[in-house]
Amino acid sequence: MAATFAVPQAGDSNEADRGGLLRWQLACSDRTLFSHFLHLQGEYYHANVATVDCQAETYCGLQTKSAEARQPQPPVETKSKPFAPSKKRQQPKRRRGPNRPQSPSPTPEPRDPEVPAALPRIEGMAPQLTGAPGSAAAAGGAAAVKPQFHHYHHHHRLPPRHHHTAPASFLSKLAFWSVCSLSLLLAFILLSPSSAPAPRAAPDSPRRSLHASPSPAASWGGAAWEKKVRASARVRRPRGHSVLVTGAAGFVGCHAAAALRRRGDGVLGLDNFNDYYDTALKRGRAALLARSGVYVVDGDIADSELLAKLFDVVPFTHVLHLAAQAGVRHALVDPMSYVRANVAGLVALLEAARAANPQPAIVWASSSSVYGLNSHVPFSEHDRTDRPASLYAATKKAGEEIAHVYNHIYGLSLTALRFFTVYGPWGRPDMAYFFFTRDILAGRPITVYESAGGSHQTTISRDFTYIDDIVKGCVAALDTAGRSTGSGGKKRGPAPFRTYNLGNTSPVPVTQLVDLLEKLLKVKAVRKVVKMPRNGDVPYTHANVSLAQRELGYRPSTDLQTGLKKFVRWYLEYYHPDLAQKQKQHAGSNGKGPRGQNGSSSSAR
Ligand SMILES: O=C(O)[C@H]1O[C@H](OP(=O)(O)OP(=O)(O)OC[C@H]2O[C@@H](n3ccc(=O)[nH]c3=O)[C@H](O)[C@@H]2O)[C@H](O)[C@@H](O)[C@H]1O
Repeated sequence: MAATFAVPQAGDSNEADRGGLLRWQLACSDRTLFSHFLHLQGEYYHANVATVDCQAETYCGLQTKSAEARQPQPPVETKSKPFAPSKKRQQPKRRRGPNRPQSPSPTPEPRDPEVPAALPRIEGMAPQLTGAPGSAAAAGGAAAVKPQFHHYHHHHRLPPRHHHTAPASFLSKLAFWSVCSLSLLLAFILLSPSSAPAPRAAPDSPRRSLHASPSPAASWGGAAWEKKVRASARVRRPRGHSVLVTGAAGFVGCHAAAALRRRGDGVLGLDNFNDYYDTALKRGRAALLARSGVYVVDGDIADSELLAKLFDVVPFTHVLHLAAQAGVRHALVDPMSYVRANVAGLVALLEAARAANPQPAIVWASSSSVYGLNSHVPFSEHDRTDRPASLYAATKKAGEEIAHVYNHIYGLSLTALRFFTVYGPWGRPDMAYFFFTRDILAGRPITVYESAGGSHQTTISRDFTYIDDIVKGCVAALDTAGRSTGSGGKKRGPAPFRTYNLGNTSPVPVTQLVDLLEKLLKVKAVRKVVKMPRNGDVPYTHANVSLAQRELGYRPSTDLQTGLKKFVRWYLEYYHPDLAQKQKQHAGSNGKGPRGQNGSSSSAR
C-alpha cells in the first residue's frame, strides 16, 4: 500500500485544513502494510499517549500537508537506536497538561527522548507507505518529521487536551485515534481492489461475468473419456457426418446437435458452460443431449491441447462452430470476452482444424449484426459489412475475414451463416423476447426502444427467425459443404468459402413482439418506451435469403406468432409449471385440448 497521510501543519496556508484532523490519501492498497498500521496503532495504545502521538502519525506515513512547499527547517537530530517497545513503555511519561508549554514556537521543539526510540521502524516503513518519491516521509522516516509538526500537532490540532486533566486528555486522544483508525480501516475496505464490488449486471439480468462454470466433468482425457467421445461421434447412417458441435450447450447448438443426432450423424458436443447466463439452463440442454446419446465435453475452444486431442480421437468430417460470445449490448460491459471467444477462440479452432487429418469442413455462426449501419434492405450477402455498430458485430466481421485466411492458406472449407435474431424454446435469457417474457410475468416494466429518429426507419424491427428454421439452414450448410483440401498443414487445392443469410425475411416491430407476448401470456406489459440508446443495437434487420434458398434449399416457414407460441409454452413449462398447467386446463375447457409438452419440432427433448 502506498498511503500518504497529510496532517495540518503550522506552516500551512490553508486555515481550513488546519482545522481538519487528518487528511489522507490511499494511492493503492496493501493488506500487509495496513496490518502494520494496525499493529502500530496497537503500540500506540500501549505507549504513553503524548509520547507516541507524533510517532504514530509518522508510522502511518503521516506527512505534513504541503510539506514540500514549506520553508526548510533546521534539521532535527534523531537517534537510531533500535525500537524496544517494552523499554519504551517503562520510560517516564512525557509532560503534558497545563504544565506543558502552550504557545507555538517558531523554533523547533527538541524531540522528546522517547520518540527516537521508534524511529528505526519508521524509517523502514515510511518509504513503503508513502511511496511518493521525494516526499518527506519517503526520503526517510524520522528526518521527515519536521519541527513544526510537533508544534502544530501539540498546540493547534488538539489544544483542548492541554486544559484537561491527564485521564481526560488520554481519553480524548484515545477517542481521536480510534476515529482515525476506524476511518482508515473503512477507507482501506472501500478502496481495496479485492474488496471493491466487482462490476455487476443489472438486477435480475441473466448476464454475469464470463467465467467457465466449475464442473466436476471439466477434466478430460483417459481411456473412459475417449471411449465416450468416440461413441458420441460414431456415425449411425450411411454417408452420415461425424460432427463436432462447439457451443453444444448453447441455444442453437443444442437444437442443431439434437437434429443431427436424430438423423444418425455422429455428434460430439463441446462447451465451456460459462456463466454469461444461467448455467443451469446450459446444463439442462446438455442433459437433454446426453439422453439422446450426445456427449458434451466440458472444455473451451481456446484450449488447443483439448482440440488437438479431440481431432486425434475422432476424424471429424465437419465442425459446426457455434461457440461464441453472443449479445450485442453486453459488449459494452465485457468487451474482452468478445475478443477472447469470437476472435482468439475462432483462431484456436481453425488452427486445430487445419492441422487435423483429415481436415474437417467448417460451418460457423456469423451474425446479421455484421450489416451494421448498412441501410440497403433487405440485407444481402453482397451488401457492405464494413460499418459494424457494436463490438460484437466487429468480432463477427473479424471472424469472417479470419475464416477467409484459413480458407486461402490452408484449404479449409468454410461456411459462415449470418443468423437473424434467433428465438425459440430453450432460448437465450439475454435476448429481449426472453427477458420481456420473464418481466411481463413478474409485473416488472420492460424497456422498449423506439427509433431515435433521423433515419428512414420509424420503428425498431427485427427479422425474428425461429430456431427450427435456423437448424434446417445449419444442417443444409453441413450437407452441402465441400471438402477441405489441405493436408499436412498445406493447401492442396481451392476449397469452398461461402456466406449465407439465415433469416425469416419478414421484419416485425419490437412493439408488435410485445403485443404478441401480452396475448400469449395473458398479461399486460408495463412498457417504458425510450429512444434507442447508442448501445450497439441497430434499428432494423431484414434478411434477403435468396442465396441460401438457391444453394441450401433454405425456406423459413415459422412466423413470429407461431414461433412465440411455442416459446411461451416451453417457458411456462420450464419456469412456471403450475401456470402452464392452468393454461392447459383453460385451453382444454375451451375445447382446444391439451398441447404437447414442447412446441418445437426440433426440440432438444
Ligand atoms: O441477429 C443477430 O445478429 C443478433 O441477434 C440478437 O441480437 P438482437 O437482434 O439485438 O436481439 P435482442 O437482443 O433480442 O433484441 C431484439 C430487439 O429488442 C430491442 N430491445 C432490446 C432490449 C431492450 O431492453 N429493449 C428493446 O427494445 C432491441 O433493440 C432489438 O431491436 C442476438 O442477441 C445477437 O447475439 C445476434 O445474434
